[in-house]
Amino acid sequence: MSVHSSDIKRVTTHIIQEMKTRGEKISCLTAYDYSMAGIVDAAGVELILVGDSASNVMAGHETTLPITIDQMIYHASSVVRAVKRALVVVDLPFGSYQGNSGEALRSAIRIMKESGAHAVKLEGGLEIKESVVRILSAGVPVMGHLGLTPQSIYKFGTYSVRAKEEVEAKKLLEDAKMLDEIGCFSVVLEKIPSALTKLVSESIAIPTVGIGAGPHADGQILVIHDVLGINKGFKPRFLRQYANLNDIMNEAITNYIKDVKGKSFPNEKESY
Ligand SMILES: Nc1nc(=O)c2c([nH]1)NC[C@@H]1CN(c3ccc(C(=O)N[C@@H](CCC(=O)O)C(=O)O)cc3)CN21
Ligand SMILES: CC(C)C(=O)C(=O)O
Ligand SMILES: [Mg+2]
Repeated sequence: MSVHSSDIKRVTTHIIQEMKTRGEKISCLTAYDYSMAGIVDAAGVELILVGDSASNVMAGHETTLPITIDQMIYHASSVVRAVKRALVVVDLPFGSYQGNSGEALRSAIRIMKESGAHAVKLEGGLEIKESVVRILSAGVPVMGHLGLTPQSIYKFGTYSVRAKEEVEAKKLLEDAKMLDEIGCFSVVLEKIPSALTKLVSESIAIPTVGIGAGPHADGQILVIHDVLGINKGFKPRFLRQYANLNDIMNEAITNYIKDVKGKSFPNEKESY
């Protein structure tokens, strides 16, 4: 009998890693609230990320920088209450770990203790090695994040493809190897050339999870609101939109307004 991830009651970091060994791709999506997380979990993704993209998607900020650790805990605890099966990973927000490894550990512990999530994600390589080591020492699973790291957008100025040049590609590969060696359970690769994703994925034991990183990553992740077509503005070429909920929601709300104005809602059956 072959083992498939759909047979599993609760996804662990161990199972995520084992999927790479078995060659089963890891499906991941974001969620930021109870209602959406319940839907995403019931559909059967292995991993749900409470991303700091909540800063864009939920709060309307231009970047991920403004979201606070308290706001991340609010989103994460809501997601955790809905999720029965998926592994729940939470982004450490900008400013909650870059100062020093003590600050990083305190932030990770707050997120784990106050949200009930299963793991944290941090952006960066060698620069944050000490912090990652310290969080791992506390028994908290860590997911890395390399390539396009939106928390350092002002260092780069654009959301263009990363690591196209030899020097950056070499650093990214070294960072990925380092994250593997120190004990991260997986690593996100964002917006990098497909060939580099292939090289990195073949060079490390832990699974890579790609977004705009091509087909060779061991798993894929997208922002749920992008996948469902809820926010119309964001359409980078790596995005495949699986529904047009914006139009469906607009039609439903338009019909509701029409019924209220036309006095057909509520009718007798809908009244007491
Ligand atoms: N809704 C949403 N989806 C995401 O995937 C996402 C967020 N928000 N917020 C945080 C980060 C930021 N991410 C981004 C942001 C922009 C591009 C991007 O490709 N932008 C332009 C190209 C910019 C350029 O080339 O200079 C595009 O083509 O849309 C990709 C990932 C991914 N994350
Ligand atoms: C896009 C994913 C990887 C992320 O970090 C986020 O949603 O914040
Ligand atoms: Mg993020």
